[in-house]
Amino acid sequence: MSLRKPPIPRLLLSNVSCMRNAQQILRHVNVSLHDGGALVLTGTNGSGKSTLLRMLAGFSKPSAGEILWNGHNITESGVFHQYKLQLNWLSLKDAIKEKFTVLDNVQWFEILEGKQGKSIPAIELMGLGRLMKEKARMLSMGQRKRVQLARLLAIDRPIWLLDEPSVALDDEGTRLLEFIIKEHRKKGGIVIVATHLPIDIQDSLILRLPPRFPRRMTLVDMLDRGGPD
Ligand SMILES: Nc1ncnc2c1ncn2[C@@H]1O[C@H](COP(=O)(O)OP(=O)(O)OP(=O)(O)O)[C@@H](O)[C@H]1O
Repeated sequence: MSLRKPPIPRLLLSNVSCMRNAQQILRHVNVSLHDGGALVLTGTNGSGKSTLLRMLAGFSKPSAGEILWNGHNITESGVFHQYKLQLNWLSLKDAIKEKFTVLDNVQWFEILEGKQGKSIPAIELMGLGRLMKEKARMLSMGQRKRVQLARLLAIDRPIWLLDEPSVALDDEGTRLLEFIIKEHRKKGGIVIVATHLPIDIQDSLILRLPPRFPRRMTLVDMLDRGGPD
């Protein structure tokens, strides 16, 4: 009888912990993701969502534990060189050049990838077709977010790391975001999202990071109780 070994997870976080300034930010995080998988990170402000995403992007290293890609530790330089080519990073800093047009802002990234032909359909899908030739400085916050999402599609890398991707998006924009995540996963892509806002990502793992500090009475609590004692 031959027993087939289960496939290695594409991404594995094994007992990942993080210390910053002698403070524990993340403790023993364990997550396993296969192709087509999704992970939603939630938690209060300061609970470590962005910290975890930044470690997944290789911007910083875990203080303990490992992040494995195809079974290899991403902090090893030879591995990281290949791993970083898999990543598509979206953060609140949008890296949009004000003087460039919407099209140039997307196409530039596509050209750097040595790819072509995806920018225009991506911009149109994001509802920015009419603004294609406008300078980015004309854009609203939500439109800028849509440019970032068009970039994700144009660059077309397998692992998406999305920090608060729906901030500034209207309902239609959020539905579009959910749609492109679903389509990306259908192709085997992996999506990891840190968010405070509700987002519909089916069959995703949800990791709620614990608050880092004991909860003190907030202004809202005081108002509920009719004022401070
Ligand atoms: N380089 C650093 N040095 C020291 N502390 C840091 C560093 N980076 C982050 N922190 C601290 O780590 C904690 C987690 O920050 P992080 O940005 O990951 O939280 P978050 O869950 O993304 O929060 P938010 O919901 O507010 O975006 C915070 O208390 C922050 O001050």
